[in-house]
Amino acid sequence: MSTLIKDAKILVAGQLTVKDILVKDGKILAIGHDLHTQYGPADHVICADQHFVTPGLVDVHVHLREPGLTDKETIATGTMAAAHGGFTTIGAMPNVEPVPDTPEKVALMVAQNAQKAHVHVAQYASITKDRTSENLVDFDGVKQAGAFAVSNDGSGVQTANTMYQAMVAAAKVGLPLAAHVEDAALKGDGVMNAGPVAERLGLPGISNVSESAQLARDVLLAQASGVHYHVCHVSTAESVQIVRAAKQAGINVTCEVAPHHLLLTDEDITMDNPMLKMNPPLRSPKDRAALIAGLLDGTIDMIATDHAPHTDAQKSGSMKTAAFGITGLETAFATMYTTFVKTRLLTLSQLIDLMSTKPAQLFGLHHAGCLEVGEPADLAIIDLDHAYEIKADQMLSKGHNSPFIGWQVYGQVLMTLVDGQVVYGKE
Ligand SMILES: NC(=O)N[C@@H](CC(=O)O)C(=O)O
Ligand SMILES: [Zn+2]
Ligand SMILES: [Zn+2]
Repeated sequence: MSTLIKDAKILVAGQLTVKDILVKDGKILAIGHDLHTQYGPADHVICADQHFVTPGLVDVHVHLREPGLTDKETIATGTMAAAHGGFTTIGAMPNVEPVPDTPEKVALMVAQNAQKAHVHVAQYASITKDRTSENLVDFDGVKQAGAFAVSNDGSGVQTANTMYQAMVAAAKVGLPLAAHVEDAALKGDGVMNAGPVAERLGLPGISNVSESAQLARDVLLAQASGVHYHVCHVSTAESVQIVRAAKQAGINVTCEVAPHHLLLTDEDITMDNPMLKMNPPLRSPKDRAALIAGLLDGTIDMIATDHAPHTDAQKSGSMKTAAFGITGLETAFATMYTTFVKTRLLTLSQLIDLMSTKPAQLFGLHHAGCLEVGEPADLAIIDLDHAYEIKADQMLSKGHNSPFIGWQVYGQVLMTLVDGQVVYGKE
């Protein structure tokens, strides 16, 4: 089976050029012009109409909610949402029920992902049994069972000794350790960023140090252990500064930032609104500026959505009781493209590096994040020219908990292919 994607605008050495892409048996066979003269006619033709064709986007931070929490999302709906957002590879976080904390449970999830997912899913195992702060998981075993990294996302590892032992063990088997850094006691019962806005609204605050103090601890432990230490969803100016200093010191640290922390601040919270509740919370404009600076100087390695779907009931009422988290897969590219590339803060090539190439490379997701001859035909066709409105009824995720509903943006995904098969196509 062969498919010709005609008139695809692709990035070649940072420049957009129009070429044809020939796909055969799921892989890219050739990129160029007049490919039929050499390869004959293709079985199918997709006309890209000079729209942008990107290597499939890669998101290392997604909550699929299956098993156990399928009222929020399933492998099927979460990966359809991924395809709708132009993502062809995602990392699935382990805060599900049961937690993948044994080789057997990881193997089961890997098998379920392969059976039900519409895009490639890389599976996280947890760091500790049941994501508590003690009893390490068998890292060698979960790696053999197919885990690509370990994380306790949703909670911080509260004890330094457990974190240090985990890092030593993860380093030994070559698994990246992705940390949700949060001191539970410092966070307390906070629901939004601590500061003047929280005070005005009478809502309990979450201080910057609840994130950065544990991060500072972890960087020293990472240095001592030699692990590949990855920081999830950095949100504060202090975190950016700690990661910057760690990199300068040669410590093997990478980090991600979520689109919402680059696009919004606590000043966007004008009333008690659960749609703007997530962990870590929207921070101050000063923190946002530091995140953008970190993105531009390379301190921040990648963008990851932290797609966290919840039911409508779980996201209604007061921020005091609603669940933490917002969806992100279906809005990430367009919101980032509109706010950062249209305004020339980032080039398109830099955005694709941050949303595809670098996460794939840094997490060893081979064959993801590239559009090259011989590699799988994982790609998305994206309209960069026409504005559209983000609408709840167009989301394929079960979760509709997005603060970006109603935004006018550019960068609509028209079609997504995984292994040469169309997994999403706009009507
Ligand atoms: N980010 C969130 O606010 N929530 C995430 C957990 C997490 O990423 O820490 C969730 O699983 O809902
Ligand atoms: Zn987290
Ligand atoms: Zn998360």
